Amino acid sequence: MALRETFRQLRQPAMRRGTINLALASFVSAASEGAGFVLLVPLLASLDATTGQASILPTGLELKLPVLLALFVALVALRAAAEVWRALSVQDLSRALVDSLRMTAVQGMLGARWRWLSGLREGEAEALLVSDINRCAYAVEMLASLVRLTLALAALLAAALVVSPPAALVAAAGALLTYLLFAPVRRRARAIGEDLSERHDAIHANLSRTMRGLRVIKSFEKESEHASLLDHGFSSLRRTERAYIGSNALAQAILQIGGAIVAALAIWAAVAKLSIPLPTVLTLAAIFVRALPLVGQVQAHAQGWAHAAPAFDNARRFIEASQAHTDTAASAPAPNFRTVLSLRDVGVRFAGRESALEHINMEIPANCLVAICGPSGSGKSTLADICSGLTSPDTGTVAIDGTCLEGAMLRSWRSRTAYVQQEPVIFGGTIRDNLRFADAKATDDCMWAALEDAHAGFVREIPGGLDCPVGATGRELSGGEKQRIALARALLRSPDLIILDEATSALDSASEKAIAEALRRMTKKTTVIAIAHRGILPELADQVIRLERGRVVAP
Ligand SMILES: Nc1ncnc2c1ncn2[C@@H]1O[C@H](COP(=O)(O)OP(=O)(O)OP(=O)(O)O)[C@@H](O)[C@H]1O
Repeated sequence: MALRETFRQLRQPAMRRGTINLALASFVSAASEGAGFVLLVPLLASLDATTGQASILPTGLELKLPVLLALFVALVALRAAAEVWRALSVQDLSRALVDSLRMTAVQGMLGARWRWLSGLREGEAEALLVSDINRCAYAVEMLASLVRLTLALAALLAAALVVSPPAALVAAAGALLTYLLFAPVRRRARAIGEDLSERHDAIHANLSRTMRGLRVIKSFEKESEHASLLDHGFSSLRRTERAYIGSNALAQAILQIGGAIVAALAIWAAVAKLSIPLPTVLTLAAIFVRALPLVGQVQAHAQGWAHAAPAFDNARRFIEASQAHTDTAASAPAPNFRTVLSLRDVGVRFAGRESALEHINMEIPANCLVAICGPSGSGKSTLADICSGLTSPDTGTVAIDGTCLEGAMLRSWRSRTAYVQQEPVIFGGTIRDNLRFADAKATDDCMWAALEDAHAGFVREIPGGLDCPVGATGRELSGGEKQRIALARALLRSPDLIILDEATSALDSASEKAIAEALRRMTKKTTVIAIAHRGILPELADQVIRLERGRVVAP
């Protein structure tokens, strides 16, 4: 599977040139090495003309020692140049393949439907995009080396066939037997490779969970428990890697011994049974000495490939799954939201779970402030996702002013809504960059107006104002400051519908009240759905919807 997938990737137009370069360089390198060995027989024979060795060169092509030596040097130089070309081609090809795979996975992920994205396991995408795809590069390097080594062995075998066919056949049979005997070791390496993928996934998930929970871990004084949890993951990874290295080293050791026995038998047969002249025997010995480590390397690289190849299957599975859940690409105009957003018998059920929403019937009048309340897990966020067009219901319909929202319309409706979540996302860059995320052409005046409405006047006081770097690369903002900037960003979009998912939970009551009043005023231009357990927003709301176990109940 992985081999087919790799070749499919390498056949892509962007990769074709690199693949051809690599194949040519490997061929030139192997052929020049084989030809160099063939030249050894006349070279050795010309050093000792008394051997009576028959020339292996075509009749009439008797070459003098200086010419033979010059040819020999030229072949070595050609091989060295081909090796440089090959090394660069492998690097170019593996990088190109990794970049292309990673971009396909990223595009698949960004283009996927929210329902699929929200069901991804913690750290799953990061593990794939970082470690698995890097392992794909390693797999390609292993495969390229396997091709080179196999070609080199084939060239040596061809040279041995030219020099002495019977001895070459004995050696080839020995090499084939060795390869077949090692099939179980290759299978084991593959199994260890699959295991390694799972361990990498688990470590990524644990790391990202730990990073997000650092504050809780510290305040609960659970540092050492978390350190041992991570250490457990690292040590099990270490054990798996050790098992892999161990099986590799063992295979190498056995191969070295087996190869030496095969070579000794072939030379013994050449001398004792076939009475082959000395220059030929010496050339055969040189070929075997060169071939012996190559056989070991073929085995090691085949194991390396088997160990890394499962990453290709992981990448393919992820890409196929994301593409199977592609969001609608087209965008058909959604109706204008002038009167009412209505939900009729809406139901949502996540795979393997109880219904998140059931038989939801409700109407959200335009230019109103609507609060959605309910206990945790009652379906509030799912309902917000349905209203914002982020996901579509499994049953029932969502309509704007009587027109059902479906298919390509969902996308354009989504672009007319703004969503502010409880844990706001602040991107790297400046505050201005974060605000322009909503509207690339927003003027400073518009940004300040949105910041004022979001009660984020504090931006005027911080050094640099709108140009203050924030997020991962700049000033660390408090939870409440982030919420206010995220709210200003949503307001800048001038949406038809704003959804606040506990978006004021980190604010003090004075700020929350000011924002609630600003939102109330904004209902002249827009509609606001606020998910809020308590606080001023439900008090100021025109309508309160209460959910329990995925159903609307009396407030
Ligand atoms: N992507 C998902 N995959 C599987 N189940 C999900 C997914 N998203 C939500 N659920 C489940 O659907 C139910 C409703 O979840 P939802 O997040 O809508 O509740 P909520 O009322 O917003 O909860 P909270 O107040 O805790 O945020 C829960 O049982 C939740 O576990």
